[in-house]
Formats: sequence, structure tokens, C-alpha cells
Amino acid sequence: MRFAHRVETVRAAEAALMATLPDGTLMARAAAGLAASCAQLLGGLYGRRIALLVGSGANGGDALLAGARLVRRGATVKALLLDPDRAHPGALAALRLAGGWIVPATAAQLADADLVVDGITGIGGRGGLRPHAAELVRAVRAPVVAVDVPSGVDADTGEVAGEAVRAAATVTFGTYKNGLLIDPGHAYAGAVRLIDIGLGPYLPGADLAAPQHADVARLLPLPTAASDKYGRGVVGVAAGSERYPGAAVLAVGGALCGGAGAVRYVGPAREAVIARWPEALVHAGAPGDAGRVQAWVVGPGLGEGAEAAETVAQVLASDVPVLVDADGLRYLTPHQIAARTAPTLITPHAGEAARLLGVDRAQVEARRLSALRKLAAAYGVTALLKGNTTLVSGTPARVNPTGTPWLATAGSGDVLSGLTGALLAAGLPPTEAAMTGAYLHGLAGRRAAQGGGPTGRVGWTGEARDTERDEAAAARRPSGEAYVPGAPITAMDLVTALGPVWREVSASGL
Ligand SMILES: NC(=O)C1=CN([C@@H]2O[C@H](COP(=O)(O)OP(=O)(O)OC[C@H]3O[C@@H](n4cnc5c(N)ncnc54)[C@H](O)[C@@H]3O)[C@@H](O)[C@H]2O)[C@@H](O)CC1
Ligand SMILES: Nc1ncnc2c1ncn2[C@@H]1O[C@H](COP(=O)(O)OP(=O)(O)O)[C@@H](O)[C@H]1O
Ligand SMILES: [K+]
Repeated sequence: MRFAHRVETVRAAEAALMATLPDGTLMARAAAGLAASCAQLLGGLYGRRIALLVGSGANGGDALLAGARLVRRGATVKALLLDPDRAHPGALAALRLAGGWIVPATAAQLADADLVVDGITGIGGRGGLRPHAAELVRAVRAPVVAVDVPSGVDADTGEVAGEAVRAAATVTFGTYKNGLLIDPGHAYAGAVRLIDIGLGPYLPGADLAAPQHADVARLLPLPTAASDKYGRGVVGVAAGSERYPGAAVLAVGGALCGGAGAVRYVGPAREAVIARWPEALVHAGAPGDAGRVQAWVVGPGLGEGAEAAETVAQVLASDVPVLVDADGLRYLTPHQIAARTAPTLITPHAGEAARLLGVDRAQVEARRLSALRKLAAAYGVTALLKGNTTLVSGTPARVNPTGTPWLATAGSGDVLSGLTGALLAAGLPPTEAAMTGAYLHGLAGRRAAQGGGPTGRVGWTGEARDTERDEAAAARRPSGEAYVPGAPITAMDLVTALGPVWREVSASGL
């Protein structure tokens, strides 16, 4: 797992650690990690030109102190002070002593830089960039390394209110910050590198966690010699309609290729389902009399109307875990859920989440973690909020690091529903099933698209969406090599990719 903490937690841990150390130790550790990362990104320092954007807090201090190290290793470093009277005095003196330049904070000073270090604000930043900083940032042409957090990104929420720095990479200290892992902030951070400054023993449980291969491998339900199809999990799928038969085919496919022992399909798309998946068990009646299942998926392509509402009501009346998606979300009430004895998982995208919360879609997209928590609390469910960084409620909340924007294709969510339903049927608790489903779904997208996305980042910054494996692979690439953009995929490609992805992840846990 990659764990992230809130700013107030980081500050408390930092205070506790600092009380045990000589003054300046933490900033020196942070600056050493930052300087080493800049050197690696540039592939050498001698004769390279580095510009520092320096704000009035300790974030600017980190940049100045790293600058001093970079000068000593042969780089030409100039500092642009946004607030000259308040720049960190000790760090400023260190840069001067090493031979760095203090220059006027004008756009012209950035023209010849090979690398720009963003030390404007870190965890103390409030709101977007102020006008002078925004003007300088707009003039930057070189790759940017953000110190701790890209300036203008809210470290706790990932919200970007106004303009913010778009970094090729972010070097963060002590622990990840929520805003580096959640969109929109995540998209501004580039590849994120964590520098250990000794905060670990002082940090309590995380606020947010991003799973990695090994975490997901531990959760994958592998069959044993004693397994039969019922023991592995039977998924009920109540999906599709005359109008949207394809959603049923995709959800059943996601469940079958996502590890279900068997799938019972209920609904009007029986012919289409059987034509594509002869192994499915189809039922002509209502969900209530379909026979025993270990989990239900209800909603994809269900359509609107009294029949759809009745289907959702019958599924929710069952005593097994239920995943509600898409059209099923129209018929959900907190009252129905309160009467349930088994877990309920909902999987809205931002538009559906906005409707459930009675707010604008833009509000959900700006503050995704807060929307997720409100959904879970208001409906008494586990919530998965889809998007470029899919979130799952729990303690800690989870954020999915895999995926590609190519996943934004019709029917892709139906596959996720079936896949996650299979994991629920196998007995995974809802938070783990949702996190595992999103992780495998994202990897399937990448595999099918044969690339991560149209991001074109450089050097160890590699992919837009990093797992530890991605970062290790990107670090081995020569600096400047752009990331593979990939190609369009269909939802059925995702279904086909689930088997190979499952194999890759489970093998990594052996
Ligand atoms: N907390 C920790 O564990 C450590 C913190 N360190 C560094 O210290 C940083 C936090 O330092 P500070 O608390 O001094 O805070 P920051 O340096 O993040 O920012 C505070 C300053 O920025 C100004 N400011 C706030 N919003 C602004 C905006 N939108 N535009 C322009 N200026 C704005 C404030 O007036 C204040 O002077 C961290 O992000 C990190 O870089 C490291 O040195 C090492 C350890
Ligand atoms: N820009 C994006 N980048 C990465 N993943 C995305 C993006 N947009 C959508 N996705 C993913 O694609 C899937 C789309 O699901 P959904 O919105 O329900 O579509 P549909 O109803 O067409 O199946 C979700 O898993 C979501 O997380
Ligand atoms: K910064």
C-alpha cells in the first residue's frame, strides 16, 4: 500500500519527530532527497541550469537548500523569490554560500532553465496560485519538479481552485498527501516519489491508501483442491433490458472472467447473454425466485420504470451482498438499505454520485473524497466513486492507482460491476472487493490498450498513474523517453484481458 495522511496529521508527526532532533534536520533530509531526485531526472548536473520558484514558507526553504546541494554538484542554480523579505533565511544563506544566484522574479529568468523546481507552497498552501506566481508558472517551458505538493493543489483534498503547477514529478516528504493521489490534484503531480525523513513511527493510521500488486494478490480468491463452483461464488446478475441487452452481456462477462464459479442471469437479455456466454445460467422469472447466489449485481442497462424499480427492490430484499450500479442507482433509498442484513456496495460515476447527493457534478469532481464519504454516510453503504482515480470508502479510504483514460468507453463500467460482483460472491468484504475490482479493471484497460494513456511524460516520471512497479519500470527508461500512449479499446476487450491480468497479479504474490 501507499499510505497518505492529512496535513494536520503530518504537522503533528513532524512536531513530535523534530522535538527529538537538532534544528534543521528535517529540512536537510527533505532537501537531500529533492536534490537527488532532480539530479536523476536531469541525468547529470554538470552545466545544467536549474531555476527555483521560492515562496515564503518552509516549502521554499526546501527548494533553496536543495539548490545549494545542486550548485555544489556542478549545476547553475538561480532562485526567483516571490516574497524576497520572507524567504527562509537559513536556506537562502546556504544557497548564496554555495554559489547560487538570487535573480529578479520575472518570466525572462525562466527562459533558459533545463529544470524548474516549484517551492512556492507545500502543505501550507491555501487556494490556487496568486497572480504573480501564476504568471511565472505560465512562462515555464522546462519540466517542473514540485516540492512536496504542486503549488495550487490542496494537499488534503486534491482540489485545484484556480491555477496550479503542472509537475512532471513531485518529490514528497514523510508520507503521501491525499491530494497527490486523488484527482484533480493527481493529474498535476506527475509521478510521485516519497522521501523518507523518519516520520513513520510518528504517523497514525492513514487517511487514504493506494493498493499495489502485492496487496491485491493477497486478496485474490484462488480455488483449492476442495473447491466446487458453488464454493467459489455464484453471482446473480440482474441487468440489461430490451433497449440495452449489451450491458447484461458485459456484466455477465466481467463476472465469469473475474473468477465467479457460476453466474445466474435474470432479465430480458437472456438470448444475448446465452449467445455470448453459454456457461451462464439464465432465469426467466424475477430475481426473488432465481435460486441461491452469494452476491447480486443489479443495475447495468436496467433502464427506467416500474419493472426496473421492482427488480432493484427484490435484489435489495435478499440476504447476500449486493452491488448497485448505473440505472439501479435511480431506485436506491437509505430506507431500503437500512433494512438490509448484508453489505451493499454502490458504484456511481461522478454524475450518478451528484444525483444521489443532490449536488452538481462539478462539485463531486472538485472534491471527490468528500463526495465519497458523504455517499457512504448518507446511504449507509460502501461506495466506489468511478473516475480517473477511482475511490472506495473504508478506513482508510482506498484510491485506485491503475488504469488509463482509454477506460472511458461505453460498457466499461458494466464489466467492473460483474467483476466486482464475482469478488463479493467469493467472500471479499465490500471495500476489498471494490478496491480489487477497480485495480484489476484498470490493469485490464492498460493491457488491452497496450499503454497507459496519452500523457507523454518523461524520464522516471513515466506514467501518469503510478504503481510501484510502474515507477521501477519508468526509472529504467532513459530520460526523455515518452510514455506509450496506447490505442482505443472496447469494453469486450476488457473482459478478454481479465484472465491475463488476474494471472499477472496472482503470480506477483507467490
Ligand atoms: N511537515 C513536515 O514534515 C516537513 C515540512 N517540510 C516542508 O515544509 C512545507 C510546509 O511549510 P510551511 O508550513 O511553511 O508552508 P508552505 O511553505 O507550504 O506555505 C506557507 C507560506 O505560503 C504562503 N501561501 C499560502 N497560500 C499561498 C498561495 N496560494 N500563494 C502564495 N503563497 C501562499 C503563506 O502565506 C505562507 O507564508 C512542506 O510542504 C514541506 O515542503 C520539509 O522541510 C520537511 C518536513
Ligand atoms: N478519464 C478516465 N481515466 C481513467 N478511467 C476512466 C476515465 N473515465 C472513466 N474511467 C473508468 O471507466 C469506467 C466507466 O464506467 P461508467 O462511467 O459506468 O461507464 P459505462 O456506463 O459506459 O460502462 C469506470 O471504471 C471509470 O473509472
Ligand atoms: K510546491
